[in-house]
Amino acid sequence: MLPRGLALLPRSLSAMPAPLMGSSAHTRPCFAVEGAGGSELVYFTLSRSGEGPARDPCCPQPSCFLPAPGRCYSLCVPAAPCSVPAARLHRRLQQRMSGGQGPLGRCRVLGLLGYSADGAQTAPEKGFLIQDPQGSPETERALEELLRSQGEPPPALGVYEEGERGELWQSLWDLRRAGGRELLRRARVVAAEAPPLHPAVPGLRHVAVFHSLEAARRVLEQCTSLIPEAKAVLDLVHKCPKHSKKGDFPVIVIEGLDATGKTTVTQSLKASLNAVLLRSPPASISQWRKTFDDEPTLIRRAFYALGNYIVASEIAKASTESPVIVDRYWHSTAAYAIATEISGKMQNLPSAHHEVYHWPEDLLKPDLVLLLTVSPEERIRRLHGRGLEKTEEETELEANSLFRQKVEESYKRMDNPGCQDIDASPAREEVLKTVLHLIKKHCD
Ligand SMILES: Nc1ncnc2c1ncn2[C@@H]1O[C@H](COP(=O)(O)OP(=O)(O)O)[C@@H](O)[C@H]1O
Ligand SMILES: Nc1ccn([C@H]2C[C@H](O)[C@@H](COP(=O)(O)OP(=O)(O)O)O2)c(=O)n1
Repeated sequence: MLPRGLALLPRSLSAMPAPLMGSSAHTRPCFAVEGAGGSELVYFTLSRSGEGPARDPCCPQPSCFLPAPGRCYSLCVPAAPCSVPAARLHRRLQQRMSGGQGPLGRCRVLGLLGYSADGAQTAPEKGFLIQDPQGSPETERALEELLRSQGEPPPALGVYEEGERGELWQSLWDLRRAGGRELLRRARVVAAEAPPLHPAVPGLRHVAVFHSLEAARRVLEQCTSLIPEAKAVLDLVHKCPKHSKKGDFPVIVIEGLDATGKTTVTQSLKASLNAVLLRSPPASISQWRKTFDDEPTLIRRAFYALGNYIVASEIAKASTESPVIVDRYWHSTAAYAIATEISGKMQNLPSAHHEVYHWPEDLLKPDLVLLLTVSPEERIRRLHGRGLEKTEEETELEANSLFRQKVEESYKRMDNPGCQDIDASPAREEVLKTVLHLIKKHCD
């Protein structure tokens, strides 16, 4: 029997019959599989005519989709831009599939992005490619059950099958009928060229890197009935004066990955400069951090973005009376968001000067931003030496040096104000001396 797989495809993309029927590759819905071949993404599109070479030399070969003798499943969540329900559905499915329970627990779950190749400035629809190495029919049943349990209408279900000549076909099934399924279409799966930009780049400003208070606020406003803490954050934002302005004293931000020495440096600076020390997220919302860290990235990033605006009002006030040191600010929010959304290799990051690296026009600008960097080995030594429990993301950073490199590179590409790189590997006193020297040079 031929190996076969399932795909749940984005309803909005799958509801684009005209482009699918046409021959222009530019208007077809396209998909990117994350993590299938190391740091490379695998791109494919759909052809209803069935045209294409019998065996495609690049993709998608059965080895990528269908682990012989196993089966492969995939699913995408239909999404309106910035849709909180879609983001939460994606997160729920992710948690259920990676929960390690039942037949789905045996599967390898990869990321799947559905996007339109016409260069539309929208975020991709997110999904998963699920490879079941044992090819057990229970996996298919468990997936169907999982989808049907997520409320109406369940996402469409596609089925990949290998054709007689070794080519791949995808059948799209509607699961809306209780207990049954209805075939919506069948299309050939063919290789697609890598788009000029990673599929997540065009939508970054809408779903991850918010460039205005309003954009972040719109996201949390959708959450108030689901997450009570969202209302509390919005209330605090509401109390902040609009367009906080900096006072006459210098405002210096210290950025860097965890354990690069930010706390050590900022506390020393506070003492040396007789400064006020602030941090983002600020104390007033940090008790809700865990709640938002457990939410999908859309909501999580909106929380941190609003935290920056709350800190801005604290900076405005404090900088009328003394120098202000800030431990993390907007650059952290943006750099982590970019590195999380942009899968694959370093070259997938938006290039330097891309608008995503620009400072938000409505956010109080610091005078100087210093980026502490240490070698990965030294950073791990410090993490372990500190003996603190690591956050989920930090554990990922340790496991995934590529991700860490992307965070650091994103920091370095930030514009106006840019981050000034500081080697924070030397002894504490040495690092402090360098930092004080730079501050003096900049502020004199
Ligand atoms: N220059 C340094 N040399 C050696 N250890 C350092 C240095 N700076 C900080 N550390 C230690 O590294 C760990 C992480 O530093 P910390 O300031 O907490 O980093 P962050 O705030 O960036 O997470 C702490 O145990 C700290 O004492
Ligand atoms: N201003 C900020 C501060 C942190 N974040 C996010 C980015 C990462 O997901 C985490 C990093 O915070 P973490 O707790 O690991 O860092 P520190 O302990 O403060 O060094 O928080 C943010 O988005 N914006």
